[in-house]
Amino acid sequence: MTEQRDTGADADAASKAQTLIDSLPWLKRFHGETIVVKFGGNAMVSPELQRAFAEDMVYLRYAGVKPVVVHGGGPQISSMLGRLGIESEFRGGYRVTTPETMDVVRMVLSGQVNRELVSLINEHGPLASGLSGEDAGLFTGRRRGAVVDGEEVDLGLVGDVVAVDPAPVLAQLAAGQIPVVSSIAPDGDHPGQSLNVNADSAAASLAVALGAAKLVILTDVAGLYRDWPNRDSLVSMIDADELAALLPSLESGMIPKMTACLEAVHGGVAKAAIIDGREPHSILLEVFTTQGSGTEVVPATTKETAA
Ligand SMILES: Nc1ncnc2c1ncn2[C@@H]1O[C@H](COP(=O)(O)OP(=O)(O)O)[C@@H](O)[C@H]1O
Ligand SMILES: CC(=O)N[C@@H](CCC(=O)OP(=O)(O)O)C(=O)O
Repeated sequence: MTEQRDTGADADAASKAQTLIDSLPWLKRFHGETIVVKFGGNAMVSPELQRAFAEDMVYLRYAGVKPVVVHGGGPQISSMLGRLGIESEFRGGYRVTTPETMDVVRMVLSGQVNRELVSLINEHGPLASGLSGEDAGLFTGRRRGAVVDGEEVDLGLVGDVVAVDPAPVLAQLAAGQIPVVSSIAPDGDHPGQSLNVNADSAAASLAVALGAAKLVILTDVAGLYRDWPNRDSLVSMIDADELAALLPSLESGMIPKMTACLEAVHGGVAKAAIIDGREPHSILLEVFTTQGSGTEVVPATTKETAA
């Protein structure tokens, strides 16, 4: 590789050096730690954003962090269902999943989105390996419904992760790999049946099982708005108790996302953040700067002291 040095006058040199040195406390904080990153379908629709995301995962890995990717693919699933003439229906933020829809969910998440992310990361070296929650006992699922307007609704083949065996992910991390996980789980009650798990929820379960230092969820908004869609109501930090109280008033896609953040911090993950995946490299700012970005969820007792 031919290396080029910029030897010209650089008025920004001091500020570039300052930016690098400002990241030192965060490099120390997260060195050797696991960070679970959920890459959402709406934040991954552009090839440029996917490419920037792959760079960020490689950057984290070389910075000594252990990133674990859990990806969604809702828009990609809806697009494929549309091409096949199958309608998409969401209730309470979850996709109503018939057996026919489940086949498409599995094909798109494990066969398309997972492969694309793995190959983008591997453009930087042989770093990423794909996994599905169905592989090597990683996830066990159980069917769930949803409560919409006070009524329980049947979502079909939709599940929660009720058990995680982190061994296949830990093996990849021990080998210096970046695991890339799709959110499908075998149904523990019905062998041979697969369940469609919301990717935010799968990421939270995995973060808890891995004892991750942080869960970061990338999406297509700047973070959680207390009074959606009032753009002046962005929440920069919220504790678990406040979030639990706010949860019943939330709508659509934010319900699984904020439920996932709560599950993560209740399960011992010190911080969960919702950040804007439309901003290239927003995750580097979240991990390596004091200001962070988006909305941070912290355990109930730590809001006063959280950095
Ligand atoms: N209180 C809220 N704050 C932020 N976004 C909200 C809120 N309520 C609903 N939303 C919607 O949730 C969407 C994010 O959820 P979703 O589309 O499922 O994202 P992803 O594909 O990243 O998982 C936002 O684009 C926004 O339209
Ligand atoms: C049950 C359920 O809703 N599953 C999601 C799984 C994918 C996902 O969560 O994708 P995003 O993160 O892009 O929303 C779905 O079928 O769309």
